Amino acid sequence: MSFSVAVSGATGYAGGEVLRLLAGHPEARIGAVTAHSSAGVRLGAVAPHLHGLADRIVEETTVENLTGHDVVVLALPHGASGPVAAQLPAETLIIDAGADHRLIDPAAWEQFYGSEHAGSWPYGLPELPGARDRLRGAKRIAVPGCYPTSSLLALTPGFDAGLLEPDDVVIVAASGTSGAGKSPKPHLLGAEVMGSMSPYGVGGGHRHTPEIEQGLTAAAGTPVQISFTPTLAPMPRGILTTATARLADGVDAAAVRDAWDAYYADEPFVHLLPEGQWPTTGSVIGSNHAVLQLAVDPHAGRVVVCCAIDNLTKGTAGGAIQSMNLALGLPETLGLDLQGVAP
Ligand SMILES: NC(=O)C1=CN([C@@H]2O[C@H](COP(=O)(O)OP(=O)(O)OC[C@H]3O[C@@H](n4cnc5c(N)ncnc54)[C@H](OP(=O)(O)O)[C@@H]3O)[C@@H](O)[C@H]2O)C=CC1
Ligand SMILES: CC(=O)N[C@@H](CCC(=O)OP(=O)(O)O)C(=O)O
Repeated sequence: MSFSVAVSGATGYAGGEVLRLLAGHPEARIGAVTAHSSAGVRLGAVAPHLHGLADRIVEETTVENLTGHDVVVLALPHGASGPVAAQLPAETLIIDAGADHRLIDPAAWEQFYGSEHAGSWPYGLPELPGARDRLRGAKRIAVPGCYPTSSLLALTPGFDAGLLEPDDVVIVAASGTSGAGKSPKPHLLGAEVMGSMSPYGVGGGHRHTPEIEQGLTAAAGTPVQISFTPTLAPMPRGILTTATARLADGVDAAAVRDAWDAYYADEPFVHLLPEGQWPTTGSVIGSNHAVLQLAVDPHAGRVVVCCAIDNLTKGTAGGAIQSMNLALGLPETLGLDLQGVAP
């Protein structure tokens, strides 16, 4: 079953990673590659790692250029994908890597993004409870943010099993700088990030807070409140998330390990490591895998879960392809059978 895919935002970090994965997907034919300020340039000039696509000319992002494909992937800045998606044909599978269609609650969208809500689509994290049923055959998919991907993978098994208290959840995550996209910003200069780490969005202001709460609340069946702090780490890719939550009364370490073990037992891309081995971002770079480890801290009465992903792969493009496969009725792992890159 061969199908055509247009990628919009093709010159960005997320769009580039989508193209890298699509180039290795046995059934995908890459159609239009579109962007904005770099329209007219050779793709090889802005994404020199995409050798087979180097002579493609980047087109402007217009409805005309994106129409006529089976699948359109939008990897555009927040607020840009909603208007484009609204004009594409209903039968096209649209996969939005941006935030526009992730939040169900319009008030949360307006509070954190400050614009009009574009509506919500099925959420492209197949490992969440019931998600595969919503993604199979879907025509619209909202790809999660990279921090929500790692945070939800870390804590969902515990909330799904009713083992965690919903009102005392703390998440701190370190991200590589590609998470911020490729447009130049002073705090992303080499001189600022090399050899230095910094927090940002501290105090509940990061726009991924409502997205993480939305996913955990659905898993718990009761409102979950989190405190989320992102930090910027001196590496190009990768996220290491540390999530902690208070255990419900009577929950012991064995019950916790059993719940996470059982939840991920059949997952092709999510791995609870053997006890004593802790996740590293280095082990998942370039792959769609997520690795987890946990410990129960009896002194604090909490579980501590660490999760490592590649923000551009499982955190964006890999998750997008995994969801696309489900939507198209293909094997979920098709084109994603990639090992990490080491060292
Ligand atoms: N980076 C990451 O780790 C993750 C990113 N995402 C999401 O993916 C999306 C893209 O992010 P990222 O790749 O990092 O960003 P980049 O800044 O690296 O890339 C943005 C892309 O969008 C294009 N673009 C910018 N403005 C417009 C416009 N008005 N119309 C059409 N195209 C436009 C740019 O083209 P040009 O350069 O030609 O102007 C470029 O191709 C965002 O919504 C982001 O939230 C999601 C999860 C993780
Ligand atoms: C390091 C860094 O700046 N990261 C980005 C998150 C990137 C991402 O996954 O989120 P969206 O898809 O929601 O943009 C940030 O904190 O805004």
